Amino acid sequence: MIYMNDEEAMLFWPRECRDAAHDYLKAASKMIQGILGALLRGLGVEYDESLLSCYMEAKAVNMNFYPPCPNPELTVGVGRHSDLAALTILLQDDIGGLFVKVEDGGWIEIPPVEGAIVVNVGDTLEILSNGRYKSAEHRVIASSTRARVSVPIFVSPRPHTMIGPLLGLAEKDGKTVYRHLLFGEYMTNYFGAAHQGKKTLVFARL
Ligand SMILES: O=C(O)CCC(=O)C(=O)O
Ligand SMILES: [Fe+2]
Repeated sequence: MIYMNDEEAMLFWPRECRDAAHDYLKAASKMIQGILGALLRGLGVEYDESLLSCYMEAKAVNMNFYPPCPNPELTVGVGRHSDLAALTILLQDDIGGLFVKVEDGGWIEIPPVEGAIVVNVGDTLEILSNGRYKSAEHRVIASSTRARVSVPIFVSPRPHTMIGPLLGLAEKDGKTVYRHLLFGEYMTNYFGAAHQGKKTLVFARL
């Protein structure tokens, strides 16, 4: 469910989950702004505070349902990918099955912890940070016995917003890893290259 404003959400989101999803998104947005703000500040360059809201202006709440699959190895679940967003805040139930790729090339499971959320750096934040924050490559394997539900919130810029390493970062790092481009351009390319891990980022490399 794409969020642009309250009126559109009320008009177009499915009646059955509209109010719960809307309340959750509103409450989570303050926390997401806090996390994204802290990460951007952590880069150690001055930036205009208005950019923070720009980079999380487009929001989406998804609801993923994974039916049980007797032979999980024969199904995709969710193929390996990094998220397009700046940040993803993910609520998962108690089933498990979310895996993240680690540096040696292996996969570790992110076990469900009651009351905890998973925070994923997305490609957009990797680009904004000139490659300092790495987007998390992840995948989901279905359970053979129980259905699973997850509810990610994605926050991204709008398509007309320019993304690229924050001003001053390339000088500080002594190298420019990513170019400046419209988020809409990145998005179009991203959806043309699904489930090939982090190959999507090559498009934004210098
Ligand atoms: O279901 C999950 O835990 C993750 C889903 C996911 O990676 C996505 O929706 O982008
Ligand atoms: Fe994802």
